[in-house]
Amino acid sequence: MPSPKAKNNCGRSGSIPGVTSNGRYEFMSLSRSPPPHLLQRQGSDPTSARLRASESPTRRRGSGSSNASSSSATGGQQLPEEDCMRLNPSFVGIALSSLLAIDLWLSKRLGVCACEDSSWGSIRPLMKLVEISGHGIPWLAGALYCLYKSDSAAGQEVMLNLLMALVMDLVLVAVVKAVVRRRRPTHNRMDMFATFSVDRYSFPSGHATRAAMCARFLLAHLVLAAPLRVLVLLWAVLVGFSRVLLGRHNVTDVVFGFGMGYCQYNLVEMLWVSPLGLQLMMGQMG
Ligand SMILES: CC(C)=CCC/C(C)=C/COP(=O)(O)O
Repeated sequence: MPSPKAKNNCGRSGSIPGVTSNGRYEFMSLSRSPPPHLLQRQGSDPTSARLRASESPTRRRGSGSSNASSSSATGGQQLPEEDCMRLNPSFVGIALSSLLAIDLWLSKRLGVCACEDSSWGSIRPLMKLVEISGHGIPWLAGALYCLYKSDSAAGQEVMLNLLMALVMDLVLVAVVKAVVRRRRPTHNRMDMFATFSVDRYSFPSGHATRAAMCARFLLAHLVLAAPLRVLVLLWAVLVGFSRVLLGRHNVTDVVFGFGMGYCQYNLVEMLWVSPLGLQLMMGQMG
């Protein structure tokens, strides 16, 4: 016997059963209006009227009176295969809510440097140093400085592309934050320096996207010695961890941020500006 929730989902997500004039069940799509004979029956049939009255307000608001006939018609019977497959979204929903609940719980437990009197509050200054190492301003300033100081065409090319990658990262993160609008954890103290207004939102972590993208950039173009490559990777991981320990982000913000930063580097490679391309661009502008 399907659970009330399952029946509800089946009804909401597609076809709804009704009883035809010859007494057989028929299915119709929610996107189409029910035939008039069914509308009339829903209004007059005392059983379906009783079921409608016992519906929860949410269900009544969400799916209209047609769901009442869904409950009465399926009652105890096996649902057609097509409708059973539509139960899946509710499981996906439950899985997602569980993941979010675990995320909130874990992030709160890991926010051990969220303030000075937290359990690991003594290492908060160290974590804030790590935070600064992944902040946009030192990275933009560093790339600009190296671009200015570089005397080889190859060096200038790499620095110019790093600069563009950093700007693109800021824009993409701002767009996703503005769309998703997930609030920062309640235990976060908003004492970060130089933030944009979208930085009151936490999904995804801008530090994590930058750390992942810059780490890939450094490994591909600048850092060749094996011990330094390990250090770059450790730094990126530490930046991610520090976001959760400081209470700035939930775990999922950082995990998504790492994934997004990793993919952003692919975009940087695709849009790579070569000296020739730059000359052509300059020529077209001049
Ligand atoms: C002002 C500039 C150039 C960058 C802002 C960098 C910043 C504060 C990002 C927020 O990072 P999280 O999303 O990880 O908290």
